[in-house]
Amino acid sequence: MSALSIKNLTKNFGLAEVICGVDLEVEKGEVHAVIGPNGAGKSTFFNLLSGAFPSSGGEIRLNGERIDGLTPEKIQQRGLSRSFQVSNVFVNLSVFENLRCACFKTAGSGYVFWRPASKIKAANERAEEVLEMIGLQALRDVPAGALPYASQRALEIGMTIACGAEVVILDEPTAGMSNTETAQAISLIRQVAQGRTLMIVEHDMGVVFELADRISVLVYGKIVATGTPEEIRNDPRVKEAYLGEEAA
Ligand SMILES: Nc1ncnc2c1ncn2[C@@H]1O[C@H](COP(=O)(O)OP(=O)(O)OP(=O)(O)O)[C@@H](O)[C@H]1O
Repeated sequence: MSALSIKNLTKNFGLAEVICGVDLEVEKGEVHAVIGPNGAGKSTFFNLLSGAFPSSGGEIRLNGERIDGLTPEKIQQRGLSRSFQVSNVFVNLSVFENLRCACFKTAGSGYVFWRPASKIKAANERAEEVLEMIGLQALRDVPAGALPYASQRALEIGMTIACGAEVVILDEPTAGMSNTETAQAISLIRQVAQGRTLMIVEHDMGVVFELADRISVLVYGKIVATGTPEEIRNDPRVKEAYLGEEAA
């Protein structure tokens, strides 16, 4: 069974159809990148998957269960978690506190005042694990707002996986990074991909071709090709989409 199964998905903004009947099967355990020219609908597509936008038609299944129509919180509880292009951390909380907050979302515990001690212990332990994974132990007590940009993005990735999601969506995880920071982010994403299904939107083709098992190309709200990096590199429709963009 696919991790994500998307059938005839559409999204209209008024009269404009921005996602036009997308069909896609994302296999369990793969890193699946979505690429496409500016304005192709990539962010909108991810917003539909995470429930940030309601779809206009079609269906989205996570491990076989319909998730379209659910709230982002419910979708996260079902095991799909999404990071954001724009920073999504609590700037006044420390790195560790941010991770702990994200851990409390596990199993739908949400933000409540009273919690059983066992849940607090489990969240602390999970936050420690994630802190180590994202390599921010030395910055553990620093307010997230005071972190360097690349560390903030690493924290965001940490928060995305802290809740225990099996399917993780990353939106432009290396945007605005230097070459060294990008290399570190790639290595973190590889680690995050272990035992999970990952979808990424990324403009940096170097990152896409290095990380992705398969790539889908979205053009004007339609997937024009899905395949391995090699297949996509040689696909005439893809060349046309990008050459068309350059010529414009
Ligand atoms: N909330 C909205 N209301 C109306 N139109 C929208 C809205 N969000 C996106 N659009 C339109 O949908 C189209 C696709 O936008 P989207 O941001 O999904 O593309 P994208 O592929 O992510 O672009 P980029 O690569 O530049 O981030 C654009 O024409 C955009 O103007």
